[in-house]
Formats: sequence, C-alpha cells, structure tokens
Amino acid sequence: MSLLEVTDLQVEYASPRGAFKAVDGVSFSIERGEIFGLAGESGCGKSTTAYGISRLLRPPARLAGGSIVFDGQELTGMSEAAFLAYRWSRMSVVLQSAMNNLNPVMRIGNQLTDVILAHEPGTSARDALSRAASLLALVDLPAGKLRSYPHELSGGMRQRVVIAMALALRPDLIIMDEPTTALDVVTQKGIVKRILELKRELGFAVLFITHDLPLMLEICDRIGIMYAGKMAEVGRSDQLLRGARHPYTQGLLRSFPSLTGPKVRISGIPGSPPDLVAPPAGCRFQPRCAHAIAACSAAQPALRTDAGGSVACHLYETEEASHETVAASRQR
Ligand SMILES: Nc1ncnc2c1ncn2[C@@H]1O[C@H](COP(=O)(O)OP(=O)(O)OP(=O)(O)O)[C@@H](O)[C@H]1O
Repeated sequence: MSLLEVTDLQVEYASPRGAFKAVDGVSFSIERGEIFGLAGESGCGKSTTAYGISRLLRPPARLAGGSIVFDGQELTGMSEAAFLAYRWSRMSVVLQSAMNNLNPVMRIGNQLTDVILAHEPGTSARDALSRAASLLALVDLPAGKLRSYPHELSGGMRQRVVIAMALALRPDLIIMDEPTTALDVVTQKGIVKRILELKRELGFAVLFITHDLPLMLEICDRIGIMYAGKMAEVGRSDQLLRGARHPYTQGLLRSFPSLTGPKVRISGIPGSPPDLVAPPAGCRFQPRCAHAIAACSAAQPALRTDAGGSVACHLYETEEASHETVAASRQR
C-alpha cells in the first residue's frame, strides 16, 4: 500500500465567468520515503492539488470529487477535528510564503514549542524547548536563534525555521510547494541539500512542487507532469530524462538549458495553456501539439500505465503506436 493514493481528484473554483476545475481527475500515488514532484506550467493546478491534499482549500475553491487515501485512511470525508490529528504529525506543509507567515511578535522558540505542545500536551515546557533546539540544529541553525524574532532572521533562516517546524512531529509526508523559490540560488541549494539529507536520515516522503524542472529531475524519484488541470504523464525522473513520452513533457524538457549536455536550441512550447472555463474538446494540449491526430480533438485520453510509467496521450494507445512515437521523439 502506498503512503498516499490520490484518485480522480477534482477541485473546482467559482469565478464570475463560471465554475472551472483547476484539478480535473488527477491520480497519482506516493510511496514511503519517496520524493514525488509535480511539474507543469504556471496555472496547471500543482498548488491546488497540494492544497486539496492538505485541506488548505478555501472558498472560492472546493473539493469537487475524488479520493485521497493516506496510510490506508480516506481523508476526504474526515471531519476537520479528526484531520487535526494528521496535520503536522502525519503530514505537514511548507509553502513558498511560509517564512512570511511566522508570527512576527513571537520568538522562534515559542513558535516551535507551540507546535509540539499543541500535539503532545503531556510534554513539559523544558522538554519542548530542548526539542525545539534540536529541530533548529537539524536545519543548521544555532540554538541561540530560539530567542530571535522572525524579523531578526534572514529569509533563508526563516524558511529553515519553517522546515524545522514541518519536521517537529516527524511526519510521514511533507508537502513542499516552491519551498525555496523566494531565496537566492546559493541559499536555495543549501536548503535543498539539507532537505535531502534529512529525508535520508528521517525517512519521510515529499510531495515537491517547483518551477525548476532541472532541480526536480535531479532530486525527485518520480515526477507527475500536469497540464491544464490534468495529469499528462507520470514517470521516474530517469525515464522522463531518457525518453519522455507525452509531447507536452517533451516540450517542457526542451524549455530548459542543460548545464552539462551539448549546446541545443531552447525551443519552448508555442502557444499558451487553455482557458479552464472553456477548455478545448478532447486532449487539452491538442491545440499546441505538433503531433495531434484526429482522435486528439475527439476524446480526452485516459492516463494509461505500463512499464515505462503512465501517459495520457492518444499517440500511445496501441502498443505499436507507443514504440513508434517513442522512437520518433528520441530522434528529435
Ligand atoms: N483563489 C483562486 N481563485 C480563483 N482561481 C484560482 C485561485 N487560485 C488559483 N486559481 C486558478 O486555478 C488554476 C490553478 O492554479 P494553481 O495555483 O493551482 O496552479 P499552479 O500550477 O500551482 O501555478 P503556479 O506554478 O503559478 O503556482 C489557475 O487557473 C488559477 O488561475
């Protein structure tokens, strides 16, 4: 059994132009100790998926369907009170803006001990403080920072505090949505390196969202590629690097320069994602796809799984077609 099994997740936003599904039938799973990435252009529904899983959706968003099973337990029908037992202790969240959400008038130490005491009320104040100091050490911050207020720390330090907080109750899954994006490149690298070391030490799984596809390919075990609210492809990072199958994934990969490979022209993907209030018929990527065939505007492709991963593309609906298209994509 996977740690997290998301099946046919649907999240709808109300808008003046009508309701639309920002996440429309998304399915994937995360294994224990795995780093699973979600990638795709801005607005494809990555954050909405993360918010749906961690129950952070607020109006105008609403969970419109699907199932989220965490460690064998269905979360969607669970009461808010019951879910509180999961938040922080089983599943925690680090958002891009989290470092700005620390309470500005509370010392870092008190904010960390609050998390511990709220979930483990039997803990003495002294033990909680000593655990808070160990948590800061995990993210390479000295215990002296327990007495600091958030404004006395740099952005990178504050984001480390947020990561320490997310680790406080040793969750099985940490959802990280652009955890380092607001920071400079050197600080980003340091924090990502520490997250990877901690993951190896503590064994938690990560749902990782970033726009930095090269970083994602480097650190994630598997990646789900989303397009216009749907899952286009899911595969192991090495499989996607060697031979991504969905034309959208291929386009995304061509949109980033390689630091080590030969010089190639960065071509990107012509056009832009569709209006989700009135998406195109059939495959949502079809208007931008250079390989579209008649079936693509007729019906939405289902996400099919085989040894190479999962792909939702009519080009791969027969065994034969899949071999031909993979071969063609490798030659390009
Ligand atoms: N509060 C909101 N109200 C209405 N629509 C929203 C809201 N938040 C997001 N959306 C819409 O939902 C869709 C998915 O947005 P989401 O933020 O999940 O995408 P994303 O892939 O995480 O994008 P980014 O990479 O820019 O963070 C987009 O069309 C977005 O405009």
